[in-house]
Amino acid sequence: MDFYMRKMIGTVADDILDHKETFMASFLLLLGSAFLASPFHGISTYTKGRMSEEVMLRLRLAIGRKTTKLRMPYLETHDSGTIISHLGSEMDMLNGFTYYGLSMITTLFVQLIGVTAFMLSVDIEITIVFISLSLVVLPLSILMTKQVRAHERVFRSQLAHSQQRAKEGIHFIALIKSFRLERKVYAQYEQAVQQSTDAAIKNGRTIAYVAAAGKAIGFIPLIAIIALGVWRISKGTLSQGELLSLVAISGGFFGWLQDTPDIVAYLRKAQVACERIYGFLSLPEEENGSRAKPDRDSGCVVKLEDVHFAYPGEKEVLRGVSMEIRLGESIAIVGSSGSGKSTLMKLICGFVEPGSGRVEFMGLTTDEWEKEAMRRHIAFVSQKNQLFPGTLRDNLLPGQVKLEDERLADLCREAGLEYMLADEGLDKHVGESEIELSGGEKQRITILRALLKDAELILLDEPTSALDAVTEEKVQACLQLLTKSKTSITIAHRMATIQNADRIYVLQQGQIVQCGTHDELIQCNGPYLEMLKLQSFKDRAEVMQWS
Ligand SMILES: Nc1ncnc2c1ncn2[C@@H]1O[C@H](COP(=O)(O)OP(=O)(O)OP(=O)(O)O)[C@@H](O)[C@H]1O
Repeated sequence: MDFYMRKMIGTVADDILDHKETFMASFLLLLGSAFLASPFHGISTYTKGRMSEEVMLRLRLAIGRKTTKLRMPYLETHDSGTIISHLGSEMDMLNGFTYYGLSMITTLFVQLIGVTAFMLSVDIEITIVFISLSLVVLPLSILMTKQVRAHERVFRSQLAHSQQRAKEGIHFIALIKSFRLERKVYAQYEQAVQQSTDAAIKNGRTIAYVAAAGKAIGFIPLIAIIALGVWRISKGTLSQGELLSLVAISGGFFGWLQDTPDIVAYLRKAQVACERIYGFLSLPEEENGSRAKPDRDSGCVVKLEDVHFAYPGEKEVLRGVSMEIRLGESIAIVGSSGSGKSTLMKLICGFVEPGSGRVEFMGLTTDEWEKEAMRRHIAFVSQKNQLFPGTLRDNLLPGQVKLEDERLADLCREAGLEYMLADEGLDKHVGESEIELSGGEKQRITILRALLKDAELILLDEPTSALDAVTEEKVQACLQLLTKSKTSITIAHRMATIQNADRIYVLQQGQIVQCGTHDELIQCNGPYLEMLKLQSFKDRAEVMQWS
């Protein structure tokens, strides 16, 4: 419709110049085509917006889903700034691309076909010259934008880096203030932001050169049409109206041609955003088996056979670990710092897979399990004591477990959390601003949450490390009561908390060096006794210091 309208401009001009009677009809056709073209612009704008939002929605969901499926070692060792950047600035860039970029590409082909067809209907020779020159100019413009992609890559990674710096600044603010590092941290942030800005400016400069050059070379086909057209008019083989039509028809495409470098530069930037998002979406996911039900006949809750494990690029953390934990047993793991205790827990939860050997949970190896189904049977209290944003109730019952408020409040009291119920009760917000709660309070909430999950296996990674002696005793009693009928594995530094365990494993430099009950282990002159002596010496020293 648009090209037809442009062609009619020349026809009307010729009708006026030649005093033709068809002038009125041509003029009405011109107006009619202009009028009819307008709804298509509306439809086009709506379709572009709709398509762009749909694509964005799918990408956002894919990124969100991916984040929940990534392997734990990746999440532990990669900065969240990169993920935030995927969800933020890179998505914004892609939003622009899906709105403008994709329509630009489709428009190019539609326009090229339209221009060719309508120009051919006016004059074959000039059309061939125009299209041939355009096809030379187009790849030239695209070539000029090559550098943009490299600069954009630098800019994107610098931006992710600066976002990570900002996040760290907020997260570790108390630490930063206590060490008076505000200036240093700000200087690092400033440097990261400056570097990303420099990269963006450098890229902007390249795009500006390219745009200016594009404007200049984009004029070539138009100048050629006009020159050739005027010459043909002088020869009497082309009318003025026909030249006007040709210039008008090519006008739509000509504007596009001039802007091509700008547009291609923009597409190259979007390409970098796509590459980064695609790279993230292609990251390996947590391995998942197909089995969703335990093999109840196995009798063992956890079984490890000659397990070796190393984090990517690191030396071995676990070396030939074997253990069998039966239903209802209460197991303790002790060992020096860095000996691999938490890593052992991660293996049992299926957060990491062994390099060699077998890790079995309820009769199936962790890679046979469908991980979500497997973790339904495990409650894990990690060292970090993380709370979800939300109320005390949300934090205690985050999953499918339902419990009446009264019973929940009773359990809170048993766990020494009664004062938390004072004003708002279970509606008290505990997770949004975790600094409001002490480490001990968070620890008690996370322990109670794990116990309420009603899982067969309870994993406790130093569950009472943040508690004072009195509260520890209370929580310990509560823990023993609540884990009585369950299988539990506890990592503890304080020997007092594990003396009643059915079996204690002593881990040293990734190997199990001793195994037995407390009474058995203190009979041998081994590392367990050493640790016990050291601790009682430390405890005594502490008491002396206080007295
Ligand atoms: N995600 C990781 N990537 C690389 N190395 C890791 C990772 N997590 C732990 N490690 C390393 O593995 C070793 C064992 O760590 P682990 O946390 O299992 O020890 P631990 O016995 O629980 O120590 P602690 O008692 O101090 O908590 C340590 O040297 C640690 O630095």
